[in-house]
Amino acid sequence: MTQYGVLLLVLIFASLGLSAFAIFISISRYRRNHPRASALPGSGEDVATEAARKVLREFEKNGQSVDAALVTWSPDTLRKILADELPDAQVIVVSNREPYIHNETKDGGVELVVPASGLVSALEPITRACAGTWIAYGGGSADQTVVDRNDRVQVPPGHPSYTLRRVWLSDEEYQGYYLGFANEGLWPLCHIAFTRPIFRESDWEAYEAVNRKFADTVVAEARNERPIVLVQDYHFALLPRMIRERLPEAIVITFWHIPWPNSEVFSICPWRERILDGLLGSSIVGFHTQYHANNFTESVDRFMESRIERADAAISYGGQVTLVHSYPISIEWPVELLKALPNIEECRVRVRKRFRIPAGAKLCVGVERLDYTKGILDRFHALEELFIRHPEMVGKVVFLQVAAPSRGTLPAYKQLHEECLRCAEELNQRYGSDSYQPVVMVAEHHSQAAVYELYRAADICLVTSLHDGMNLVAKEFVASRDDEQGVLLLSTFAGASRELLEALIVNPYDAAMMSEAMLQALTMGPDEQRERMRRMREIVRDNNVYRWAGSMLLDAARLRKRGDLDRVTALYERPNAPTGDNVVSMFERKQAVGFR
Ligand SMILES: O=P(O)(O)OC[C@H]1O[C@H](O[C@H]2O[C@H](CO)[C@@H](O)[C@H](O)[C@H]2O)[C@H](O)[C@@H](O)[C@@H]1O
Ligand SMILES: O=c1ccn([C@@H]2O[C@H](COP(=O)(O)OP(=O)(O)O)[C@@H](O)[C@H]2O)c(=O)[nH]1
Repeated sequence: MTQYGVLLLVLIFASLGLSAFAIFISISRYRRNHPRASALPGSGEDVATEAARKVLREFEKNGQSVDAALVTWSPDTLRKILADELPDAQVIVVSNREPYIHNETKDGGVELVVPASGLVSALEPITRACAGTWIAYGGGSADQTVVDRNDRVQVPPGHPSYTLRRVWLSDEEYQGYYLGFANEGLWPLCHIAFTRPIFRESDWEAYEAVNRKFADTVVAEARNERPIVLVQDYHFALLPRMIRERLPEAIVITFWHIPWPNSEVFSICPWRERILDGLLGSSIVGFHTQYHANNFTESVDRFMESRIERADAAISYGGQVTLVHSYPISIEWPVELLKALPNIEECRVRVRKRFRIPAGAKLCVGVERLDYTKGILDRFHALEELFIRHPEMVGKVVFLQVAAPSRGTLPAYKQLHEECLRCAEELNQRYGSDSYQPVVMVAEHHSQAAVYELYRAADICLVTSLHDGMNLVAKEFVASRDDEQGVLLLSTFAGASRELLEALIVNPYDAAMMSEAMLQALTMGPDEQRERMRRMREIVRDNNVYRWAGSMLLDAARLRKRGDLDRVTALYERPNAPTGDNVVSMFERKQAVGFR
């Protein structure tokens, strides 16, 4: 072979090698950017039902790629899953908090308030997409005046797309069930934020009575024997069992929005077995993280006579199977909301003017309910630590804390409010001047548009919960930043930290660490901000709230079909079945119940 021949061979091999390397890099990058492109949401490949594949094929038919379908879970995806996999099923959502509150105004009119609640932010678009019925406590001062004679009102106002069915509670019921058992007992128990849980017999009785009242309402609203009931949160641990007893064919999907503690902590609750028994009336019990799902399973294992199939994430108890899974909740990608807001620069100018932020000072924001689990005081301590360790930062940062009033009649919340005001005042006295206030505390409810304007004006968003199921503020901040700028400081104890890995992850109990993270955020260059923000935006956009709900519905459809199949099989295989019946093949039986 000539010299040129050898050279040619070397060149061919080199280019083949380079191509292989390039393909390898592209695949790795694709996998990194599309972590679940090959699997369906929820419980991984095992829920890759034919149903889901069909939904995806439909997207392909419409000219969209499978990849686009996976990242574009939308209202249409939900409607399709319902139509194809759970036909004729009525969706009923049950929560304590209602999505729209009607209040009387001073001049005798009625104003509409969307409450500060991650549960509402997440469930509202889902109920709209499913055209369902939402049953909730009617706590607004004008709530009774706008309902029809069946206590129903069509919402959202102006674009009615679902029914809000209000349930009325007496002051005693509200005090015992909501303020007492739910918020003085279960809330601190599950969050382990070092506020002692209080368990009173009278609160438990009210809790049970109110759960029964909601069960009556679910039964009254159900159009047939087989609704899909989406039970929300720790206010209704007994409700799934109560529904199961009266509507045995219902699909009951219970979502626990807050953490579930380990079994030792859970054992503090005097009614622990009743709570577990109640929840195990569900077809599915969902949590934000696998860790909380595992804690729940361990609690069942310790306190209940049950069989646990860990590989299938299934618990058999009292002749019924309950799936226990993690389904990380999310938000609707805010396309419409952002269209209605000014651009980033204008938001910055408006917010800085409104709160008199001096030029040259960076703006940190915190947005939440005034709740002791959110770590608001810990933020103040971290700011002070920053000023002590880096005195040159005094004058260069303002911290704006929006804290919507919440559960304000409870002593723990009143005390927190006073402490926050005192702490903010002390910091302002110590480090402020006539032209500079390092802390601005606004203890008022803000609308979603106002909240998003703040996110868009911020240089840094602080989410420093001591413990939080998910925390949607973190996801909303990321979604609001179409300029790909801004830094998120995120507590490792918020469920969101499992997904938003490019945030600066902090331990809110460690003031020194938090102050250094604040410094890092305050001095981070635009390129690094963009790189981190871009990745977090992909995650939130791809794992939107329709994916959360769609995953649960697909799992529910699978369960229903399996249940139906068991029933059909039992029918065919009963000992005295007519000759010939039991030769019907499994294939035909599956077809009969809709398995494809
Ligand atoms: O209804 P409130 O008593 O005023 O409280 C508001 C909501 O707080 C809790 O939200 C939780 O759900 C969010 C969405 O899943 C999650 O991101 C957050 O971590 C949780 O704290 C509560 O669980 C809801 O029931 C309340 O409506
Ligand atoms: O004044 C406020 C403060 C908060 N929020 C909203 O309340 C929700 C809080 O949800 P998150 O999951 O962070 O916590 P939760 O309050 O549910 O525990 C988010 O959608 C915020 O945008 C609001 O609408 N107005």
